[in-house]
Order: sequence, then C-alpha cells, then structure tokens
Amino acid sequence: MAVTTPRDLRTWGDETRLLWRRGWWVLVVLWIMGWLAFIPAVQALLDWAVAIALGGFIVWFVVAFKRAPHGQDDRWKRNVSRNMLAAWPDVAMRLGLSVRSYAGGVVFAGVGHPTWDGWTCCLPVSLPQGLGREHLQAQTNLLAQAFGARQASVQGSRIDEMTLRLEYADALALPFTLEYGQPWDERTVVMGQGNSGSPWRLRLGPHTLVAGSSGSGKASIVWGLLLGLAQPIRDGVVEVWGIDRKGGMELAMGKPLLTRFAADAQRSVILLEDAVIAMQSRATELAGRTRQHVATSGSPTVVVLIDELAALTAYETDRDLMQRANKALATLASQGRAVGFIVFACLQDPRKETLPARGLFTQTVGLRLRDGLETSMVLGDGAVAAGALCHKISPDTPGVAYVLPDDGTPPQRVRAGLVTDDMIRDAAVHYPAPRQIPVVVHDQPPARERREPRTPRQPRRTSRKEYES
Ligand SMILES: Nc1ncnc2c1ncn2[C@@H]1O[C@H](COP(=O)(O)OP(=O)(O)OP(=O)(O)O)[C@@H](O)[C@H]1O
Repeated sequence: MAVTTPRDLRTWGDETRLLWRRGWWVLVVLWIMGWLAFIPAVQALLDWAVAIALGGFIVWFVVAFKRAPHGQDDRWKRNVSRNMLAAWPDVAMRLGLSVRSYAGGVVFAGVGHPTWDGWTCCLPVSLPQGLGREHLQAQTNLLAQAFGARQASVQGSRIDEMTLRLEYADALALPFTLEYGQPWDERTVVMGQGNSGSPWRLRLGPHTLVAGSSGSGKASIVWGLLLGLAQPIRDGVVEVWGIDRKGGMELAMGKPLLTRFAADAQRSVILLEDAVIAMQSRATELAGRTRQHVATSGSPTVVVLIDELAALTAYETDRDLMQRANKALATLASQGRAVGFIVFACLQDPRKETLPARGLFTQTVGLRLRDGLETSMVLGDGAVAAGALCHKISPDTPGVAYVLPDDGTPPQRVRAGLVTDDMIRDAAVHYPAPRQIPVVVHDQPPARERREPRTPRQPRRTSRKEYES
C-alpha cells in the first residue's frame, strides 16, 4: 500500500494552491449563478456549469497526479522551475533584459516552460526586438547567481528561439569506466557520458582532432576509441593504424589491437604514406561504383590514430620527414573520409603552426586547454560563445571535454570513461586485430657519388665583333 508522506502532502498543497490561484473565479461565477438560480435559464446554465467544473476538476486531478514528481530530485527540480518562472520578470528587469516600446511601456524578455536535461535547467528565452544574443550572453554570470546555478550558458542564435542553460550540479564530476566489447552500430563509438548522463557517442567518419593540455585526459580518449571499437577490430571490419610519437609509451601496451604501429619519425611517415597509397587505390577501386565506402572485413574502415601529432607536423627536426608527414596528412584528411580512411589525431598545442591541416579536421574535441584563445582555435568563437569553455575545465576532472560535431549542432559537454592499464591488457588479449602488418623501412637508394663541385663558369664576354654585327 502506498504511504502518503508529508512531502506528498506538500506537493498536493502546492498543486491546490496553484489551482486556486488560477481557478478561483469559477467558484465565484458558480456562487453568483446559485443566487440567480430562481431564473429557469440560469438554473439550466448552472447545471451545465457545475457539470463542466466537476469534469475540469477531475481532469486537473488526473493530470496533476500523473505529473506529480515522484522522487525527491524531481520535486526539487519542479520547485526550482516554478521559482524561476515567478522570479523571472524581476530578474529580467534588474539585469536590463527589457526595452522601452514605442508607446512608452516596457517589454521584457519572455520565458517559456523550463525543461531539465539531467541537472541542467533549459529555460526557453525569447528576446524583444532591440535585444540580441550578446545581451543575454553578457548576463549569464549574474543569471546563474540569481537562480543559484553553478554556471549558465546561452544556446541558439535567433532572438525568439534561445535557451538559457542553468547548470545546477556537475553530472560529470566523478570518474567512471565503460564496458567494452559491445556490438558496434557502424557509425559511432561510445566514449563516455554527456552532461545529462546519457552516453557520449562520437561519430566515426569525420576526421577528428583532440586537443588538450598535458594531463587533460587525451589518453582516455585514445583508449576510449580503441576499446569502443574492440569488437569491429577483432572482426577485421575496422583497422587501426597507430602512430605514437611519445616513443610508443602510450600505444605499445595495446599493440595487438593495432594493425600497424609506428613510434619513430621515419616509420610514422612511411605509415602515413602507405595509408595514402591504400586510400588512393581504394578510391580507384570504388570509382563509378559507390560514393560512400561501407566497411566490411574485406575492405575495412581504416582509422589512422596519431598521438602527439605536433611531434610529426611541427617539432620534427628532419625537415624532409616533416614535409612528407604534413603532405600525407593533408591528402588523407582531404580525400579519405568517403573511402573509409579516417584520421583521429591528438595534440597538446592547437596553433595553426603546429598543424597546417587543422581546417581539414571537421570534428573537434577540446579537453582542458590553457586559455580562451586556444579554445577558440580548437572549437571556434561560436562554440565559446555557446558556453564551450575548455579553459575553465578543472584540472581535477581529466577526461571532461567539449565536442563540436561536424553537423552544426551545438557543442556538447562530455566526459570520457577512464581506461585503466588492466582494461587495455585485457582488451589486447581478447580483441586482437586479425592481422598485423609491420611498417617496413625500405633501404635508402645508394647515395649518388658526390661530384666535385664545378668551378663556376665565367660569364662569357660578348666580343666586340659580336657587338658590332
Ligand atoms: N576520463 C578520465 N577519468 C578520470 N581520470 C582520468 C581520465 N582520463 C585521464 N584521467 C587521469 O588523468 C591523468 C592524466 O591523464 P592522461 O595521461 O590521459 O593525460 P594526457 O592528456 O594524455 O597527458 P599527456 O599529454 O601529458 O600524456 C591520469 O592519471 C589519468 O588516470
């Protein structure tokens, strides 16, 4: 038997008060009609009115019962929503979210019914003409304080379709691990959790750039990808060609998951160039047959996974190798997606000088970064304005990131699952790639005999005879 708790009574008290505030006039009308009931027409109307009022009451009761929050959290959220709606006109006025109308009145920014995305309250806001996104954006800090939230951000660009997101708790504050070896949906990889507690599914298809300072959790993204793809890797539907420019420290532990592996500069460049050759031959094969590759074990999707990309594209001391790496990378990133060659690269320093082909990476993941400038470089100014503040991510929450998908949707705050060494060892044993192809360094062509430098030819003088002729 359900037990009625004092909290339930309080909920019903709230609902009844709300009903009274909105419907008191019905009782007044019925009371007046009761006084005039001696008139036959009023009597008939009164009968109908009472029946309709009773019907309305029953509908209200059923709806209120269904909507009544059943847990403590739901009750808390409902109270916050209600208080927010009640306080909005005052808050909007004090923060200057209003304009004067031509007739002399004041028009406030309007709000709709709040909804909840985990512990984030999404309040639809519609601004009057004369106010813009920047006005609302400028007040996010004060709005967060006014409504007791830890952080606020604005989503949307149309003044009548904006959402103020007020974050009440950090759903991603605690680390967690993910299960691996799940069946693959052929499009995405489950990498962690989103702000609302739902799984974070990273699209596998767009070339992806992961940027984060040292210790921000890049390794958990790299391993999250590998473990998330464990099953298709074992089935040979996905091949991962790994480049680890940290000298193999990062990827070597899970080498059996990789079809190809390179740790030094020379092999890394050869691996990239091999990928370009394989990509081009597949493009020739598919030409005229299809415009989009479908992964099979005979023709797998190849993920070129590069950890510490800048070591190859910017810090490499051998200029020839560096140029070859940049060229191969740009070719892969500009032509690879449709034929199933995907680049997934991580770096610490997102400046253009460290990665000339940065613009070719259409999906970006920004972990903790040093400053707002770096965040803008990785995710763009629009994402920063929408609240993707990588430089505000706490060092205590490695793995927390903002993801900017390539489909134009707003940036998403996520946290990657923690991957432990034991998980990597276990995956390496149970999900090895069906084939492993070493990266071969071909013998250098014999150095041409050094010729003695010629003595520079003296410019031939024009003879007087030639001149005169
Ligand atoms: N998703 C995560 N959840 C919880 N802790 C994490 C997560 N990712 C990483 N960590 C912890 O944070 C620390 C640093 O992480 P990690 O090695 O991944 O950083 P990194 O960005 O690869 O750094 P570097 O570039 O210096 O190698 C590690 O001790 C790791 O245990």
